Amino acid sequence: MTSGKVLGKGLRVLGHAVRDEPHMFAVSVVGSVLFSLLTIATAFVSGAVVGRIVVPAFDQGHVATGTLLLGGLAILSVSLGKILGIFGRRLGAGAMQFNLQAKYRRAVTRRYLRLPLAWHQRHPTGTLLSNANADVESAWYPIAPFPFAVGTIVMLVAAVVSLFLTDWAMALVGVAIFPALLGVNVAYSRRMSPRVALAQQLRAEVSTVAHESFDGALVVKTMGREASETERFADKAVQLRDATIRVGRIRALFDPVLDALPSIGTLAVLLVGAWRYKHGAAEVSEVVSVTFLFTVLAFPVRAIGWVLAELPRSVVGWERIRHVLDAEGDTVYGETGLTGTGPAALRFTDVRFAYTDAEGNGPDVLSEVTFEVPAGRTVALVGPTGSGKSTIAALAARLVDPGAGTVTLDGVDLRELAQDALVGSTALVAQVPFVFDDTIRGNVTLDRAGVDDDTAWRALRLAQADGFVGHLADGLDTTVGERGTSLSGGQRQRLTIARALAGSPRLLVLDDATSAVDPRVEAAILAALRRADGATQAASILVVAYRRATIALADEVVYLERGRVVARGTHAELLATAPGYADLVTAYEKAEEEREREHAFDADRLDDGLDRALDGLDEESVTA
Ligand SMILES: Nc1ncnc2c1ncn2[C@@H]1O[C@H](COP(=O)(O)OP(=O)(O)OP(=O)(O)O)[C@@H](O)[C@H]1O
Repeated sequence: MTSGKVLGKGLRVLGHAVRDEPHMFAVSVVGSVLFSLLTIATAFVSGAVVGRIVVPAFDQGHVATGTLLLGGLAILSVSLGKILGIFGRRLGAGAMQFNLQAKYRRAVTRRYLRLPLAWHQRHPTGTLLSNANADVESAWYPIAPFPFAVGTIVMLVAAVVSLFLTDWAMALVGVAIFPALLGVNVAYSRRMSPRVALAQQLRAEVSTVAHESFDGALVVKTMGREASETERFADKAVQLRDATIRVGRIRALFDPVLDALPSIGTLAVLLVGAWRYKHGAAEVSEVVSVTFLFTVLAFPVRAIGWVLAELPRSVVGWERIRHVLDAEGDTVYGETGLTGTGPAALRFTDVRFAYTDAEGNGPDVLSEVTFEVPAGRTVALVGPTGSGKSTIAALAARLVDPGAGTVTLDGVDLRELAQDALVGSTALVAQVPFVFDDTIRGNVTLDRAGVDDDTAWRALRLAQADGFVGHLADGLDTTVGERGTSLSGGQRQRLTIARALAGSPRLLVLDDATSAVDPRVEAAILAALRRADGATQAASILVVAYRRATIALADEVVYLERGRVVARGTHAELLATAPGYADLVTAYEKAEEEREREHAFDADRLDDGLDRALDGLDEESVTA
C-alpha cells in the first residue's frame, strides 16, 4: 500500500470513529482547540509581560502594581484555560478511544457467534483472538492523539496568521519551518507504513502459533515435540522482534529530527528577531512572543506525527476487523414454530453436502442421503471413518445446511424453523465434549429458563453422571476448570450429555458422544433414555455408534460408505445383507475386546453403571 493510499484509508477510519463517537469527539476537539488557541495566547501574554513588566522593571526599577496584577491575572487565566482544555481533550479522546474499542470488540465477538461453523473452520483461533483484541486496539490507536492533532492544525493556522500580524520577517521563518515539519511527518509515516503492517501481521501469527501449541500441549508433550514447537514459536517471535526493531529504527531516525526542527526555528527567529530589533523594526515583546511560540509549538506539532505514524497500523487493524464484520454466511432462521410435543421425527431426503472453501468449492462428502428417525425411535449411524457420520449429525442440528435436498423435523424444513424452535427441540452432543470453566450447575443448566437444580439432577441421573457429581465435595457448585480439566474424559462426556438432556430435547443427536465412557455405562445411558415400556421414549435419538451394544439398542441402523447410505435395516438384517457392515462391526468388536483386555474394568464402576441402567429404566423421562 502506498502512503497516499494509507493516508486516504486512515482518514476514512478516523471518519468512522467520528461518526461512531460524535459527542466525545466534539468534547475532545473543543478542549484541544481551546488549548491550542491559549498556547498561542501564552506566547503573546509572555511577550507582553516581558515587554511591559520585565524590561521596564530592569530599566526603571519598578512597575505599577496594576500592570503587575494584570500581567499575573493574564498568565493565570491563560494557564487555567489551558488546564481546562487539556482536561476536555484527554477526557474526550480517552472516552472516544475506549468506547470504540469496547464497541468493536463486542461487534467482532457477536459476529463470531453468528458466523457459521464453516467460517470458523477456515479461521485459526489465534487469529480470531488477535482480531478481537490486538486488531481492535490498533485500529483505534490514532484516536488518542487525533483530537490533539485537529487542535494543532487550528493552532498552526492561528500561529501563521498571528506571526504575520506581528512581524513578516519572523513569520517567514514559520512559513519555512511548519511545512518542513509536516513534510518530515509525512515521510515518517510513509516509511513506517509497511513496517508497522508487517509487525501487526506477525503479532497475529505469533498469537496463532502460541494458541496452537498451548491447545495441543498434550500432543506436544507426548510426542516429544517441545523443542520443535519452541523453535516454531521462537522463529515467529524473532521475526516479530526484528520487525518491531525496524519500526524502532525509523522512530529513532525521525524523532530527533522532529524534535530539532522547531528548535532550529527558535534559533532562526532569535537571529531574525535580533536583527529586526536592532533596526527598530520589531519590539522586544514581539521577539519574545515569536520565540516563545516556536518553543511551545514543538510538542503539539508532534501530535500530527503521532496520528500519521499510527495510521498504517490502524488501517491494518481496521481491515482485519472488517474481514470479520463483513464476513457473509449468517445462519438465517425461519419463523416457523413446532407445535408437537414429545419425540420429534427427523427426515433426510436426497441430501447432498460439500465443505466449501471461501470460493464455494469443495467435493461432495454426502450424496443422496435419505433416511429417517421416526418419532420416539433410536437410529444408529454406522460407517467407516470419514464416511460422513459427523456431517450428518451437524446437518441434523443445523450447524450446516445441505447443498441439495432437505432435512426436516416433524415435516418442517430446518431452514424454515425459528431459532427458538430449533434450539428448543434438538440437542447435539459432539464428538469432543466442551466444558465451560464454570460450576457443574452452570455447565448443565447454561442459565436456561426453567432448568432448575431438580432438572439438572434428573439430567445428570439419566446421563449416569449423578454418581460422580454426588461425590464431589461441592456437588453442583464444583468448578471444573478450563475445558473441564478437573474431570475425566468420560465424566466430561456425561456432563455434556446431561447438559443436552436438561433442555428436554425432542431429538437427541449423539455424535460418538460416549466414546470415553465404558460400554456398559454407555448402554445404561441409552437404556435410560428409553421409556420403561420400550415403545416410546422421551426423545428420538440419532446416535453415531461404534459398539455392538449401542448398535443393538437401535431400532434401525443406517450404514454409510463414502457419503452414501449403502444399507438400512436392523442390525441382524445388515449383518446378513451388507458385507461391508459385517466387516466393520466385527472390526469394532475386536478392537473393543482388545481394549477390554488391556484395561481391566473397575468392578465398582461397572456395578455402578448397571445399577444406574436399572434405575434409569424406572426413571421418569426427562420431559415428563
Ligand atoms: N471442516 C471440514 N472441511 C473440509 N472437509 C471436511 C470437514 N469436516 C469433515 N470433512 C470431510 O468430510 C468427510 C466426512 O467427514 P465426517 O467427519 O462427517 O466423517 P465421519 O464419518 O464422522 O468420520 P469419523 O468416524 O472419523 O469421525 C471426510 O472426508 C472429511 O475429511
